[in-house]
Amino acid sequence: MDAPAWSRAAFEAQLRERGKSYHIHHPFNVMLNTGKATPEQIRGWVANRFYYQIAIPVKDAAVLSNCPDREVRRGWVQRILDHDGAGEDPGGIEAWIRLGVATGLAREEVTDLRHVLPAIRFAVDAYVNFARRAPWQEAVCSSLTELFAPEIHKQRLAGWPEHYPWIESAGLQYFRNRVSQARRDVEQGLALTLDHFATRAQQERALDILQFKLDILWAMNDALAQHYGVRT
Ligand SMILES: O=C(O)c1cc(C(=O)O)c2c(n1)C(=O)C(=O)c1cc(C(=O)O)[nH]c1-2
Repeated sequence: MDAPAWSRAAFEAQLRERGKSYHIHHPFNVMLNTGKATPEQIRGWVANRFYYQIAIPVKDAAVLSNCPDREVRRGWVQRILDHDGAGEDPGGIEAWIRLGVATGLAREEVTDLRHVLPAIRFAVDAYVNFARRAPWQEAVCSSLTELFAPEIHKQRLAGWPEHYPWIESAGLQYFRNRVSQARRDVEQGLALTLDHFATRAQQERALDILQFKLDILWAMNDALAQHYGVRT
């Protein structure tokens, strides 16, 4: 007989358990957040991560395009506004460009993608393509690495001003905004995932999807480490 489904709480605990392979533990990220990175390594990270930032709202538009549920779309659309901006709010992509400028990059150097490594493109494009092709509930599930994101943003906010005083504090606004935005995103994404993946086989599928996304973030850090090096 098939294994019984986990309870909601047990399923959530299994998802959270996967945080042990979050990129917060990658040597390149550990270097960044413990103050060992050179200005060049920080600029390289920011310029490459920009490719992820601009992909996120495209990914979220793919989720919307596959989702026939109006209530879900009403919640999900906020993610696009967060990154692209709306009205007076210039949005997260602009905040990321300002982070780049605060680290010493020229705006065009960030926006024209000249520093983006081939492996970063492949990894990020895999995420967008997954969201385009998968059922929308699976794409929602793949966003759940955000369960672990508030901690990594908080680490940067706690450490960077001391480690990298040459980066103007206003440049860190992206991280300040994301702490609460990620918590709200996760509330929605987690509730949808816990509702949808109900059988044990589906729950295991959800864990595989989360692992796929964790691997994308890990692979991005591998590419950065290979190109920019890791100082320990
Ligand atoms: O800086 C990070 O380490 C990090 C990680 C992640 C993530 O876990 O996917 C996101 C973000 N930041 C982020 O800023 C963000 O807006 C975001 C959206 C998503 C997503 O999958 O929809 N992940 C992330």
